[in-house]
Amino acid sequence: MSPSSKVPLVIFGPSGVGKGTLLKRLFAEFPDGFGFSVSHTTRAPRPGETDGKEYHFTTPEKFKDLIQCGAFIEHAQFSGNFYGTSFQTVRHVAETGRRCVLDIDAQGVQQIKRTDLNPIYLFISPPSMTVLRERLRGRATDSEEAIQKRLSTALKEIQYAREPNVYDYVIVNDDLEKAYEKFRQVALGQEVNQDMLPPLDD
Ligand SMILES: Nc1ncnc2c1ncn2[C@@H]1O[C@H](COP(=O)(O)OP(=O)(O)OP(=O)(O)O)[C@@H](O)[C@H]1O
Repeated sequence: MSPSSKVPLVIFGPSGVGKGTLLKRLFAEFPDGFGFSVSHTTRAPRPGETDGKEYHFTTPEKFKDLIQCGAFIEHAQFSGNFYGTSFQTVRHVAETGRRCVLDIDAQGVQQIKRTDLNPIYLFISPPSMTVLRERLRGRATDSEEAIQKRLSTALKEIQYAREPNVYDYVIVNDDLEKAYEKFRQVALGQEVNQDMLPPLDD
């Protein structure tokens, strides 16, 4: 990995687009190359999730205390739950010599842009809204009501990505193998033929 690729990497994109899937593969392939910035959340753990691994699961009261202390680089409310990235988790990853990867939403991206973190921003786009809906339903982790909430938030994420100078790279997660190959190149700081943002008006 080139030294410049140690700059933190922020990945963002609508819920269900496949960020978790791509990250899981990257960490499996390079267990010592990358470190995930484990966010805090007030949402309930999904089956198979472990505290401190996917998230630091916390209560709304504790989360508010952490906001008060200025512990977060960014934090946001999403689908009725709080999510946040603490300065401490990013520092912790940097100390291990790994490239820090942050998986956050558009509100978080806006907040990070106001700090001196200066990461690389990578937007993961669905090929179409129809595919995004299918993936959210196919994952079967949410109620229909929660899926509708995620979809309306997804539209806001996509609108934000369309604003000028928001991302450095965009990858369309259509074919997983192809998307992963590009994702891997961006993560390793290599040259990549990046995708065009699809119309996403369906
Ligand atoms: N390229 C792909 N083709 C088909 N299915 C995919 C692809 N990428 C991911 N999926 C599937 O889409 C669903 C959503 O993916 P995933 O949970 O990784 O999304 P996410 O962006 O991490 O969502 P969230 O932000 O809500 O955690 C999963 O069931 C996953 O297996």
